[in-house]
Amino acid sequence: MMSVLAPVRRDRIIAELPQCFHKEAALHLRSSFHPQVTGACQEQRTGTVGRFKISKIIVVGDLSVGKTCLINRFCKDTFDKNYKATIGVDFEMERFEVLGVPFSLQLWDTAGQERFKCIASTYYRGAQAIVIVFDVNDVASLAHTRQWLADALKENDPSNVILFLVGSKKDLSPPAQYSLMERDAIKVAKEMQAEYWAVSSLTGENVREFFFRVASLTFESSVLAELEKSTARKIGDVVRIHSTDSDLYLTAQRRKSKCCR
Ligand SMILES: Nc1nc2c(ncn2[C@@H]2O[C@H](COP(=O)(O)OP(=O)(O)OP(=O)(O)O)[C@@H](O)[C@H]2O)c(=O)[nH]1
Ligand SMILES: [Mg+2]
Repeated sequence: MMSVLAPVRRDRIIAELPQCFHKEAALHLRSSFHPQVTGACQEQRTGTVGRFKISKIIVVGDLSVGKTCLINRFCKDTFDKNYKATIGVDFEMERFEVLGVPFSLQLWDTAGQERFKCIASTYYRGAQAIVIVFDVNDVASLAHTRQWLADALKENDPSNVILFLVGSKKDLSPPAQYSLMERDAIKVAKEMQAEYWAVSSLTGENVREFFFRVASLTFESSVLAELEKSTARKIGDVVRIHSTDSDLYLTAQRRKSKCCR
């Protein structure tokens, strides 16, 4: 039985920032964790980020694109070739250790079927990251990702979430066909300011890399938010931690973006 106090599995320990999948659509291009985050972890100044805080990740997208299989491949290392629709929502807990700090993710697997959508959407609130999944063999599912994002953002503060656009079932896509589709997917990802990944839950390709990246970037942005909060407390005003061009393309920018508003 998993307990909050049991040691973290050895294959869930993250000591270095995992790299992005595609440089054109990445949340940032730094090769290591933000120096302020590394420093805070060394000095154990991560505030509420640690053993008791759980970060919520929601996974949305059309029916049958493979959301449940993606989560099951990572959390249970299983794959089911039979489709069983998710009814409402399910969730899995995953515990990591990032830069020596315990970090837990709650992965919310939501229903893509229209008739279950209104139940599922009541669980969208309070997400730290939104994962929007489409099937790389189905252009309509890519087109629908904008609507999924808009719905998820209605329940969340757009300046406080990080976004991932994930193409699934890569194993079914011949390379030439895949690269055509990838061009469009990258366009959509950039528009959303999401980080793009392509995975296969059948073969496992990129699945672990993807979730490690999600855990790492969610951790990084949570610690940065904590640091920002404590700086603001100290000097009685809100001071933003300076971002450079290579920083998370989050925060204020998204308020101005044209998509999903
Ligand atoms: N070949 C292949 N098939 C996949 C992959 N991922 C999922 N599938 C298949 O696609 C179907 C749907 O997968 P699910 O994970 O249940 O889809 P879902 O997005 O959770 O669907 P809803 O719960 O209805 O929203 C199943 O038959 C899976 O076996 C993959 O990476 N490769
Ligand atoms: Mg499902």
